[in-house]
Amino acid sequence: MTDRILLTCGEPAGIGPELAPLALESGVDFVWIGDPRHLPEGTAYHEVVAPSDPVPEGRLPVLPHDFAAPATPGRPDPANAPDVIEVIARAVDLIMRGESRAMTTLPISKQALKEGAGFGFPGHTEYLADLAGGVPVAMMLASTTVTPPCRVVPATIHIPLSQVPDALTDRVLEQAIRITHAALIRDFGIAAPRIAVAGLNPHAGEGGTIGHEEIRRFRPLLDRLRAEGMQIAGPLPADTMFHPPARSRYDAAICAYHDQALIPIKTLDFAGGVNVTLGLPFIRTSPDHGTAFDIAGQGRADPASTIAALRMARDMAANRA
Ligand SMILES: NC(=O)c1ccc[n+]([C@@H]2O[C@H](COP(=O)([O-])OP(=O)(O)OC[C@H]3O[C@@H](n4cnc5c(N)ncnc54)[C@H](O)[C@@H]3O)[C@@H](O)[C@H]2O)c1
Ligand SMILES: N[C@H](C(=O)O)[C@H](O)COP(=O)(O)O
Repeated sequence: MTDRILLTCGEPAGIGPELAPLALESGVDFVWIGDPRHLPEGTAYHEVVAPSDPVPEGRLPVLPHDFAAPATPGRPDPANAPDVIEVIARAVDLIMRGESRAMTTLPISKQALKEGAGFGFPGHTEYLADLAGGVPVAMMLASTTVTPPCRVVPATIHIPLSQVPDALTDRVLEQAIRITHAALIRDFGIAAPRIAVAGLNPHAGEGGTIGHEEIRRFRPLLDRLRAEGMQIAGPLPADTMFHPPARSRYDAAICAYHDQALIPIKTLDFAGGVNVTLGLPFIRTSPDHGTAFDIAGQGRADPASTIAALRMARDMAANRA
């Protein structure tokens, strides 16, 4: 077992390869799993055989993973898609075999994996849940540089907006709330979590005049959870949940769909935002951004979110240990 965090390489045509050496400034002990050929020219790295092997100071620890092809920044090669997926599975396998406690994933291109390897999952979140045995999970985006903090959990993730009302069942909403509540206690050290739940409709349905989901579905569920003793506010109008005074009244916001959650967090803290998968039997964080193909290979990628993700994984692992 090592405290070293496993950093998966993600899409090699994205900004992942250039973020890896920059992430050394995090001060976190991590090992990058990827093909050294994809690293920026001149990267000082040291190959290891096992995650815990010693590495000379100042060098990027690399657990080599052979990829089918070199990488051209901005242009994902379908031949590399299976290897991108395999690196993620390899990291989980190393953790499940007790060689490490936590992983941080550099961005993948969902489209490239679907087209290149028939990847059957919407993203890391669902794939990691499957690798962990099909456990129920939730995707949290957590700020690290704003006060009060902004932590958001979309109850539905990578589905078309037209499917959200039907997908937002009692079970889905209750699962998101319960997983978040448990994680706030376990991994964020909040003894009595306060949760705010956004309504689906504008003005949270305006008393039923702009939709009925809040009255017919949200309120009975939230009343039941409140009766259990959970501190839950809502369903609330989403547009007044994210200014500072509103954020001071809760520890995490459960939102109805992807952009209702991710627009505020990426607006408030794009550089410091961290994606955390809640509910896994191990720790997984990732930066809050994607592959940034438009700037890949140009030396313009900001490592801040990756650094925040590595530090959060380290701190969560230490907390759990
Ligand atoms: N966790 C993940 O693996 C993850 C997260 C989000 C998106 N994606 C994937 O990434 C691909 C591109 O997605 P997108 O374009 O919607 O989002 P993106 O985050 O890749 O890029 C959005 C904009 O933000 C900029 N940007 C992103 N990260 C940056 C950084 N570190 N420094 C400086 N600028 C940065 C990009 O240049 C671009 O202009 C898609 O295939 C998507 O599925 C993956
Ligand atoms: N929805 C996240 C975002 O926009 O940042 C990201 O795509 C999550 O994807 P993963 O499930 O691959 O972490």
